[in-house]
Amino acid sequence: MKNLLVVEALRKTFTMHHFHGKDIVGCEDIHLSLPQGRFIGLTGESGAGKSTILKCIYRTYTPTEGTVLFDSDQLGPIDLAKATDREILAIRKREIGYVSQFLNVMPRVTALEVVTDAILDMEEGPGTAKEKAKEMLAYFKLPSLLWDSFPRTFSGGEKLRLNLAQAMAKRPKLLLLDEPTASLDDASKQLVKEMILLLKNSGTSMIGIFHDLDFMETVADEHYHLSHGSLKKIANRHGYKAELVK
Ligand SMILES: Nc1ncnc2c1ncn2[C@@H]1O[C@H](COP(=O)(O)OP(=O)(O)OP(=O)(O)O)[C@@H](O)[C@H]1O
Repeated sequence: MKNLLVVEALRKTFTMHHFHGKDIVGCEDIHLSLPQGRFIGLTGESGAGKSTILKCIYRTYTPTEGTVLFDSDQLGPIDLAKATDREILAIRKREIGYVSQFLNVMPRVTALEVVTDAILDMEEGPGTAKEKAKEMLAYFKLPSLLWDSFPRTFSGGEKLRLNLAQAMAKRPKLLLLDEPTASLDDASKQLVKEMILLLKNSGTSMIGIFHDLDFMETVADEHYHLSHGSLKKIANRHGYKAELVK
């Protein structure tokens, strides 16, 4: 099966300028490959570097070392670690989605506009985009009273549901999910699960960080565990086996 994403020898360090230039290691020696249409579940102790890996792939963080090879429709095979900001923006707009509990939207843009704009990036017409955005917000049960409000004051669960609606409405090639069920009730978790499976069936590849292992097992094809600086592939759909991925 063709790989959509191959991460090799990824390392991210943060220099603490206010602390005598000391370096903090976010993640190091990370190797993983994601075949097209597959879902990798990522677990590990707090602070092990899970979010840092996703942020390096999305290029919120610029990797310190290593390669992040992505098979882009627009730009061909490209190393996201070294891509220009312009290339990253083009890829984020059309091909890679990112979901977390934290919202990163422009001030004074309503929830409905956030999702509509995301769909417009995929070059849908304005009328269709707005209708699709409403469908997604309704799907994730964001109360319609909030659709014309500014998301800054939303609760954690509301922000997460808006992020899910925004990222999933685009049906990206690659979706990065940082705790996509944190602070959601069981009914909302079920909606997230069904949408993940729907996107997976239509070809979206995903990497998701989970603390809820039961949920993860219902959606992930492979399970990687990050511990003491190494990433281990510990399970797949056809049975558990331990394998050091290096
Ligand atoms: N922007 C940053 N500046 C400095 N240090 C950072 C930054 N981002 C992450 N780190 C550090 O990198 C390490 C890995 O953090 P990361 O958030 O990736 O862990 P995690 O496995 O996702 O943890 P959790 O499960 O608690 O969310 C931590 O020691 C963290 O303090």
